[in-house]
Amino acid sequence: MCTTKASEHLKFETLAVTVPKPFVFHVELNRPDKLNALSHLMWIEIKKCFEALSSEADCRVVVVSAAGRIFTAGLDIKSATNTMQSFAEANDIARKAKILEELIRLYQQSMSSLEICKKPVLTGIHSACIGAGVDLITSADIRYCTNDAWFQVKEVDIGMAADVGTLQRLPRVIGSESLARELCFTARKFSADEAFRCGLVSKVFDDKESMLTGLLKTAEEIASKSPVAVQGTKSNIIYSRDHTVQEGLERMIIWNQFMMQSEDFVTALVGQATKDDNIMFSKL
Ligand SMILES: CC/C=C\C=C\CC(=O)SCCNC(=O)CCNC(=O)[C@H](O)C(C)(C)COP(=O)(O)OP(=O)(O)OC[C@H]1O[C@@H](n2cnc3c(N)ncnc32)[C@H](O)[C@@H]1OP(=O)(O)O
Repeated sequence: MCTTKASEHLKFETLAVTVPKPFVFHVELNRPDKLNALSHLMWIEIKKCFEALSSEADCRVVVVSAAGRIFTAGLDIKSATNTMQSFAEANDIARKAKILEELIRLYQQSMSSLEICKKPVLTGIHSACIGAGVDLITSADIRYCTNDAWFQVKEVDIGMAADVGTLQRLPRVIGSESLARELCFTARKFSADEAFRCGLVSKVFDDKESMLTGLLKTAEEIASKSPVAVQGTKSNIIYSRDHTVQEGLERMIIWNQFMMQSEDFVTALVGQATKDDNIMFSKL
């Protein structure tokens, strides 16, 4: 694979960003010695990374995977203890609450940055995906995993209600309130097979290598399409999830009043009519 390094503004301590294919960016969770547990810096860097990729014209699709033996062990418990130092030092409930409010908001923004990113985000999960890992992947557009993957909405086991996305997104992603609530109340581990059957992941691979190949194949296919069409599709799928059918339809009219005037519409239409597989689209 001919991978190139991403530019300077996409250099991070906890993430490795590369460009394995034209218009395809690969973000790797990169704290393998800490089992990719999310430290305070990692929460911040995830937000910065996806905000940057959202407006990066050379990026049309993002693939997320993880280095090392597991996808992620969730919240870095040691780092969280240090981050909570100022909380421990505040001696008033209002001051303590303000510290927690700002922290939770920042961590929510970090997880939501995958969903807010204009480009489709594809995730590949191998081995364990625990706690905050489920928040992260449910904010993505497409999820694949290896057959040794397992998942756990672990938060109740550490005495808290999940607060950065899982409770809001998991029921919608799997389409079963009953199963989502069971997984969230019990914190039981569930397998790749169950994740596939309930729709949390859409493909299961024998190993990490074949999963990455599969992710890149899908990413390349998406990257070959009109970025106007793909980004418009992502924006409107998410809008429609959170609104009535009629509100979604009304937004589509406004959206396509403008976007069907784009050069991409004519280029794609002519490409389809002439069976030309090599049509190119300008950067967006
Ligand atoms: C505002 C709040 C926002 C978000 C909140 C999110 C909540 C969560 O994410 S809840 C989930 C928290 N995570 C966990 O409870 C996982 C704990 N870890 C494990 O269960 C296991 O380590 C394992 C991931 C299943 C892997 O097991 P194993 O292969 O046996 O390795 P270990 O020997 O247990 O661990 C190796 C090494 O990693 C350290 N480590 C593991 N998990 C974490 C973690 N979450 N945070 C920090 N460090 C972690 C572990 O301590 C070991 O370190 P050594 O220095 O080698 O001892």
